[in-house]
Amino acid sequence: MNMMTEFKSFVNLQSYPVARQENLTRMNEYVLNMQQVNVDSKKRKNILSIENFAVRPGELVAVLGPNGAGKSTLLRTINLLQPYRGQMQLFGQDVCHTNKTLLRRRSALVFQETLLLNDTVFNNVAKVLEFRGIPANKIKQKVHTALATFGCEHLANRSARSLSGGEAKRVCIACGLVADSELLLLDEPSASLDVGIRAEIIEKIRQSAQARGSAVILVSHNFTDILHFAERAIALFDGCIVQDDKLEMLIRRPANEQLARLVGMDNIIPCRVERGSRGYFIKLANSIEFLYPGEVRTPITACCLSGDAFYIDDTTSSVPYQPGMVTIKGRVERIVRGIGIYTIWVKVGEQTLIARVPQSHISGNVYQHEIIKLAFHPRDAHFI
Ligand SMILES: Nc1ncnc2c1ncn2[C@@H]1O[C@H](COP(=O)(O)OP(=O)(O)OP(=O)(O)O)[C@@H](O)[C@H]1O
Repeated sequence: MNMMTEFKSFVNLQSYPVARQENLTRMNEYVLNMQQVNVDSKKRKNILSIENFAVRPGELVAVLGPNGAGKSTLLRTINLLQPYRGQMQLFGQDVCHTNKTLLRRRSALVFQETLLLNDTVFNNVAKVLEFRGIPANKIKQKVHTALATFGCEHLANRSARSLSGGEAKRVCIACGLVADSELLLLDEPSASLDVGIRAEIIEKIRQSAQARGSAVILVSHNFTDILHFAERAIALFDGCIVQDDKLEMLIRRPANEQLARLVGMDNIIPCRVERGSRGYFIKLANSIEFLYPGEVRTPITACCLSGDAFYIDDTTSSVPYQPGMVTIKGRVERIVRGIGIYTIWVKVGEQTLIARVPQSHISGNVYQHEIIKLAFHPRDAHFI
């Protein structure tokens, strides 16, 4: 694709006037509905293999996955830039039987790479609106508002080619959001932005989308972005959705070990399970055993424990002992005293466990090389 073709894809456009919104998405309809969608390349089958993925108007959905999982391919497919097999409806209409240009004009894709024309920053953003047939007298105001929102109004008269990576990225985000699209597809929007400004830009995207009722699908490797942005997340591995749930569930109850690592699960402890008369008996690799009163899907290979599942078990602890708690003895390897939270690395047998304990739960002090007891409740364990 040459630069202009990519730019046109970017803003989803052609020089059409804005269509009457006869097909306005009703509140309970999906803006996107994919069923059995597959993408192949010449060399590889099933780069993408989506059984079912639907997004409602105004939903903020994050896409997580390792490099090469198919995240960008998913966004390109939704933006109708990628040939696919299967069924897809956009804004309640079957893509196969609808004018694709009209459908694509209702969404916007901000690419991972910064794609700008060799023109001024103002003209780059204005073109998005011109291509959509927005009246000229409204364009100036809208462009300035979009540039100001993303902190780049002072760049309006600069050549897009002269921008730094971070400045260009912010202009691309302004281009993506200027047209008030019903569906925003954002591929790594915070990449190349200063750490200090990332959260602010992500929050502005969220606020803009919510003010307009736009649905957003956000791809990001930055987990902080995702935490601040989305309520729902999907995890993509090898082109397949392995989990589609509330973000908190992906973090607390990841579907597999790779995802547990991706979401930063503190402790992934190899384990095996044996069924006894009173329930499931969990045997962790470091010879800790406990009874799990609930259902455990077998086979399982690991027990996930978030660092905040642990308590420090000592007589002076402000956290009362609860029946059924499991206690583990270990030696403190390292402590990081953060703001309000202590992160403590505790060596237990061959395993090092990470506990994140509120400072207020520690009445005395915890020292390196000290033997301490960690306690957790089995209900906070997750098995994969
Ligand atoms: N046109 C193509 N031809 C062949 N392989 C492709 C093509 N496009 C993508 N792929 C392959 O498909 C897989 C998914 O690529 P994609 O860019 O969607 O991954 P991603 O999850 O966005 O990765 P990243 O996190 O690294 O950006 C990769 O293995 C990639 O090499």
